[in-house]
Order: sequence, then structure tokens, then C-alpha cells
Amino acid sequence: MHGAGTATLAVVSKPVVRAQDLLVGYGGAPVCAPVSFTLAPGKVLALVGANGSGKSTVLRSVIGLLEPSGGSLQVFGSAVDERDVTFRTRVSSVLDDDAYFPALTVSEHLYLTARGHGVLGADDVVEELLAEFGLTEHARSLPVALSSGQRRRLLLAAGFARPRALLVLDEPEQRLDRDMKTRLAQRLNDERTHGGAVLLATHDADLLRAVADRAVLLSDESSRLVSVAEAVDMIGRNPS
Ligand SMILES: Nc1ncnc2c1ncn2[C@@H]1O[C@H](COP(=O)(O)OP(=O)(O)OP(=O)(O)O)[C@@H](O)[C@H]1O
Repeated sequence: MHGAGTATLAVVSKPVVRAQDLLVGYGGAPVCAPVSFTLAPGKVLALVGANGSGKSTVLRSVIGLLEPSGGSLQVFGSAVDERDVTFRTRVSSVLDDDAYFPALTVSEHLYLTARGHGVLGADDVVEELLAEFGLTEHARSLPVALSSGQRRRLLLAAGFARPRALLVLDEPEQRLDRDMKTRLAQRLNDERTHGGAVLLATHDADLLRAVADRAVLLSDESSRLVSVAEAVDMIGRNPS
């Protein structure tokens, strides 16, 4: 478990995500070849691939925003149901750039997220996250008054403000400076150490090297499990 003042990380031992020939897409058209992977507790799996290869779409399916069009997808051993309270207490996600409350200050946003998910000692959790994500001096700012990188920090901090056994992140490195990227990598490694599972999409070779155990390379022709070294090599050949 995390130290004092940090949202509790629920530890589970079964596979967290199991995708078998999973097909995802829009209007019946798949966005990539079927994808198969298993994500165990305490592991970090990265989705890599070119722009438009389907990374965000796979993530949306895993958190229940999009029904798979084929294959099977299980999260915590069951079909995905984001309305299920157990599912919601175990899955924390940061996908979209604008998923903040425009009328709440930075600290109110984090506090509401923590309290809304039943975190005890929410004040301490918020204070710790503000410091960790470099937002302390912006605690009373509204999101509109933040830079895009600071807003990104707020959304990421909110992802850590609630209980979770699975963290789903879409290109968390976006708009972060190097120092914040390093701290994010440390946070994700902590998550793994404490038994949390992380599924993330990324174009960042440094983040991959720092945190990922394996990667899934998505493409139209064949989506396949690859080593981190192979994923880093792919990113090197097709930098963003
Ligand atoms: N809501 C949508 N309706 C229809 N098509 C969509 C929708 N969202 C995404 N797509 C299409 O699905 C494909 C995969 O998009 P997706 O966002 O999953 O790719 P990605 O790998 O995350 O890309 P990037 O690296 O640019 O973030 C793209 O061709 C995109 O145009």
C-alpha cells in the first residue's frame, strides 16, 4: 500500500485485463488488427503504434466507453461494465484533455475526486498530489487559468487521487516537461511496486524504457505483443 496521505491502491491477484482477438472500431469498421494481451497485477503494458493505429480506441474499450466489435475482453475476470460500482472503484483513467470541472479550482477538483471515491484523509491526499504534480501554487486556480501542461498535470493528479487497481492512461507524457515526465515515471513504477496494473498508450521512448514491462504494437496488418526494446526501436523509426 502507498504511504500516508495517498489514495489506497486495491491489490488483486488475477489477470487485470485479458484481451483475446479483441476487435475495436467505429461503425463496424475495425481500427486495427485483432489484439490479444494479458495484463497482470504489478505490470505495466504499453500500447504503441502510429497515429491512428487504434491505441486510444483500445483504451476506450477497456474502460467501457466503447463496446468491442469482436473477440473477448475481460477486466478483473468479467466483461467490462463501467456502471458496476466494483469496476469503478478499481479502474482509474486519464484519457481526454478536457475532462476537468471548469468551475472548480485545482484543489477542489482533486478533493472532489478523492472524496467522491471514498478516500479517507482526502485533504492529505490532495496536498501530497498538489506538491508532487507541481500544482501547489495553483491550488486555487480555475483550469482556464492554467497552462496546457499544468492542466495535464491536474488530470494526471486526479487519476492518482482515487482508489484503483488498474490505471489507464492515454499518452500521459503529452505536454509534460522533462522533470514532470521523470516524476510521472517514478509514480508509475511505484504503482507497479504496490501491485497496481497500468495500461498506457504512448509515443515516448523514454517513458517506455522507464516503466513498461511489455508492449503491444498495433497496426492494420497485425497487432502483436513485442518487447520494450522492439517498441522503442519502432518509435525511433517513426518519431512523433
Ligand atoms: N469517434 C470516432 N469515430 C470514428 N472514427 C474514430 C473516432 N475516434 C477515432 N476514430 C478513428 O479511429 C482510428 C484510430 O484512432 P485512435 O484515436 O484510436 O488512434 P491512436 O492510435 O490513439 O492515435 P494517436 O497516436 O494519433 O493518438 C483513426 O483512424 C481515427 O480517425
